[in-house]
Amino acid sequence: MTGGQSAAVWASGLRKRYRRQVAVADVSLTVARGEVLALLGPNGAGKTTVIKMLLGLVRPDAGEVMLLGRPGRDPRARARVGYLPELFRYQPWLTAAEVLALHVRLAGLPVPAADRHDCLALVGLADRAGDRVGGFSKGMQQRLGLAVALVACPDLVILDEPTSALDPLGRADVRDLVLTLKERGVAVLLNSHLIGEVERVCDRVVILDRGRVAAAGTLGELLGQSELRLRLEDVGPLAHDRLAAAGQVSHEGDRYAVVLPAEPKPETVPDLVRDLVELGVRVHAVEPGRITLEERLLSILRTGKEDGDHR
Ligand SMILES: Nc1ncnc2c1ncn2[C@@H]1O[C@H](COP(=O)(O)OP(=O)(O)OP(=O)(O)O)[C@@H](O)[C@H]1O
Repeated sequence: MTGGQSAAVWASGLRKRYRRQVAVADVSLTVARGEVLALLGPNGAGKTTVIKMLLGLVRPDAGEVMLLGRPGRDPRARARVGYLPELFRYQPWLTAAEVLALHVRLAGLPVPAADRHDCLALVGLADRAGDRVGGFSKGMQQRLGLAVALVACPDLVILDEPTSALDPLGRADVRDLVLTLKERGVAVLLNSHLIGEVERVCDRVVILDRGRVAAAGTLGELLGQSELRLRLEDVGPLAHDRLAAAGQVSHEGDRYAVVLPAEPKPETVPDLVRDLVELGVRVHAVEPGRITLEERLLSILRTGKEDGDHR
């Protein structure tokens, strides 16, 4: 077995058609153990269908899935996977604690009551454990869904739009939660339209468009070079040379931009600022700028559209 196939997720050549509608034309992807991978793409790109095929909830027309080094349909693999579906609904007559207990029982997993309570606390529902889910707001139900996905300490968590119902604080909580999972070595596959949040937590991105992988890579690979924006006064020839030594320089009046390599060394910017000050430059502002993931996503999707729709 290759290293790829023992990854958290290894999927090759996935296809799915609904009558005349091709939902997924050809998708291969890998999520390494402990990696956070984001699935991005416009509405209808096939993200949820890919996720459902990974989980065996939709039968692919073609393709192969391995989860945690086992065939995707192997119950031993599925037992180690946590899933938050895009459309979640829990039994309104049960309390939050009962919903968790039910899922643990259905999965046949021995999770003690104290651990289940810790899990509710992790998603901010500790004080609502005894309340009926029917009285929960949508955001609280989504938090409960996260608890259901996490309760059995999975090695892989698949979250389909985990913050769609959450307020800004809730979104920040989920961001922290994903980072906590990553620290614990849990692999996370995240489908979200909230690109700013994706950018903060993910290691790698796969962009789907019309059922195919339009681009994939680390943020560094996808976003390329970074840019340093400065507002400077009294820039003499020596200072200009110093800026040019850091990267390609352009300026308009007192506003300068220096194109830095994709992953600049940590000392690059402080050293530059120190040298500029020593050369008599007055430094008013220094801000790192970089093309955002959103800008990159839009440019990839627009280029794809220009290439024509061949379906
Ligand atoms: N059960 C189904 N029956 C028929 N068509 C379907 C079904 N599920 C998905 N599709 C179609 O497959 C395509 C991909 O849908 P999918 O839900 O995977 O997209 P998505 O990228 O998750 O979209 P969104 O961001 O809007 O959630 C769409 O054209 C959709 O209409």
